Amino acid sequence: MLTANELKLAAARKALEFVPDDAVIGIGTGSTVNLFIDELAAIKGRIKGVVSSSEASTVRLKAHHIPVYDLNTIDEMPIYVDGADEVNHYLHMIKGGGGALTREKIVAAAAQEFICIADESKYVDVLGKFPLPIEVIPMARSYVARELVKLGGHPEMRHDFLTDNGNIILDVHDLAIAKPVEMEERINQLPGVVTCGLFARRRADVLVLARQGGVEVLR
Ligand SMILES: O=C[C@H](O)[C@H](O)[C@H](O)COP(=O)(O)O
Repeated sequence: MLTANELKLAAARKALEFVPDDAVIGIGTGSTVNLFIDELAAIKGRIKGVVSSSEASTVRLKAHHIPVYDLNTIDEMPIYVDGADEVNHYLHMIKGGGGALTREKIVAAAAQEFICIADESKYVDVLGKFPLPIEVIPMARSYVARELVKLGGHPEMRHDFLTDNGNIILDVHDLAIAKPVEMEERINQLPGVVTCGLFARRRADVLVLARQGGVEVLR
């Protein structure tokens, strides 16, 4: 029986097969991505460098002497590799457990292909058991929280936490996310919301899913 960490590592290793030569690739944030960064270090001579989605990933990339580029200097990014907190069968995701959702969404949007790496515990029928993270401008906290209650959720402020952009996170419990694209658009329209952790409009293109029986590649 493989541990969760061993499954994450298996997904990270498999994802190396998607890394093109001589390219700048996008990199997400989190424990699965950390393993991917460590694996990437072994083949860093093959790539030009990386656009990072968080200060935490940047620190790890720099520790491996992998060149980190500013997104504004990059015209083309063939792939973006990131984990997820939940991913459904349509490859819609909940992300932001580590609070990096906004920069992740920006870097993912600039990439041609989103490669999601995950262990089987993340693969769900319906999104929403994992509380949905929402990045909010601090002065809008109460207003946005009241609107989220109207949508049927129970928002909870993430204590002692600010995002890399200096904003707060509301984690929304008990949201029934039957229609992820509509829910993403609805929440993102609320004034004060920077973005929500639903990645449905820009879903994953490929899911590298590590299961006890082996690693599957789903599209
Ligand atoms: O903000 C964090 C990111 O969205 C992560 O991709 C997500 O939380 C998954 O992280 P992990 O690989 O640690 O489960």
